Amino acid sequence: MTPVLLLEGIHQTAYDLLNQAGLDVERQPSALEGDALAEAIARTQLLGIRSATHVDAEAFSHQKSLLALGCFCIGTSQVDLDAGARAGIPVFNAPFSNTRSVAELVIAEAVLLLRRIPEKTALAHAGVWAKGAAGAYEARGKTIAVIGYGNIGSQVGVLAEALGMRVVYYDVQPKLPLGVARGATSLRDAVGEADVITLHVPATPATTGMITAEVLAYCKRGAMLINASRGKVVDIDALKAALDAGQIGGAAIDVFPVEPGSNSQPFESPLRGAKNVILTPHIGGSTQEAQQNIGIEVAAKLLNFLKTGATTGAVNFPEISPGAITGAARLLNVHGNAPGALARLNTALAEDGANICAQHLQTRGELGYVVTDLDRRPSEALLARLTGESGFIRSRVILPETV
Ligand SMILES: NC(=O)C1=CN([C@@H]2O[C@H](COP(=O)(O)OP(=O)(O)OC[C@H]3O[C@@H](n4cnc5c(N)ncnc54)[C@H](O)[C@@H]3O)[C@@H](O)[C@H]2O)C=CC1
Ligand SMILES: O=C(O)C(=O)COP(=O)(O)O
Repeated sequence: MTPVLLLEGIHQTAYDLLNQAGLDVERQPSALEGDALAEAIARTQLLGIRSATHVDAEAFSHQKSLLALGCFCIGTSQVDLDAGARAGIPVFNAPFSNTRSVAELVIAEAVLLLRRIPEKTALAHAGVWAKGAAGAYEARGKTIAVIGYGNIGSQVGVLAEALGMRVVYYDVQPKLPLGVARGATSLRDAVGEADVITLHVPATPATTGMITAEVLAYCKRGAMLINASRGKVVDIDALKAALDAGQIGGAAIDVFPVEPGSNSQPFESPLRGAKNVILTPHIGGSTQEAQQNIGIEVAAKLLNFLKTGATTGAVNFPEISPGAITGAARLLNVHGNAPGALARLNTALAEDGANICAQHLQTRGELGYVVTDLDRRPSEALLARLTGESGFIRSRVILPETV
């Protein structure tokens, strides 16, 4: 039975789908790192993670028969995607399943910050009655700057407009503005006119440390900052200083430069105890709806890859959707994308006596992926050749009777 390991409390829906497909599924509530991750990678064929398990090149180097990696979330910056591809391992995610959950949380936080609710609720819990309108504003008529106008950012824009907010966005790609949202030409212009700034960029070298002391200084005095993207996008010490100085009026932070790998580990942040600051434990996408859907979506992608070799939706791999097997066996082959690779594969197949019923090739960067349906099962010698010979990375056979 194919061994599957699901980490970080991946939803029951994923377990059910994989288990019903006859796979041997093990679950763990927390993230793994170091030796524990290396050992897990060495013994599984399908690995499921969320945002807290960092699968870098070193972690991939321990794999022995890992077929695919499922990120049961949107972001994939916790995985060295190139290292995965070099090892012939496709990585899948769920690009829209928790979009709405993040957008709703952000809108709620914008309203709470503008009304200074984090501060008021802390005082009320401490027995202090702080009734008053000082520093409390409606969202209607205020400007929200959306930094990163992708799936989440544009949803936030739509919801913000429904509240009567003005939406300005900044993105490095040209984007279709929804409603009456306006594109800004620079980060500085976007944040400079906003009452609320919300970050929805991926973790990349360009977004690491994007919100510096200098950027915070451009903001309107008293603006609110929301970060539900990735922790390293904001210089957290600079944010603390800007909050202390009143330059930033409040913040809602869901993601942190260093996050605990499980609920049993302590949480440290310079922002703990800061006034008018909402701190949440990376729960932007943590709703029942999102987690159920993510469980189904990513598990289905893993199963489809296992049973047919389909790499549809893979984030690091050539995409092929080959459909049902048409011959006696399907051969999946991953190779270095170089002239003559397909010819060498087909020569090896012919020398093995196999006739090709159907063949699909796709390349992406340095990687080539070929799915070939054959009129006979390839020999062990052929498989050894297609794995060991220079230029070939890995091969796998799927038989129709095992699907
Ligand atoms: N807090 C949470 O639980 C969650 C956090 N996330 C984070 O949110 C991020 C965004 O998610 P989506 O909207 O689905 O991604 P997306 O890929 O649809 O949108 C990201 C946008 O950022 C833009 N962008 C990239 N680099 C930029 C830069 N340097 N400056 C300005 N714009 C830039 C892209 O062009 C794109 O339009 C994810 O990468 C993930 O890190 C996602 C889901 C849940
Ligand atoms: O989907 C994402 O990118 C997230 O950040 C959510 O991560 P999580 O699944 O809650 O660890």
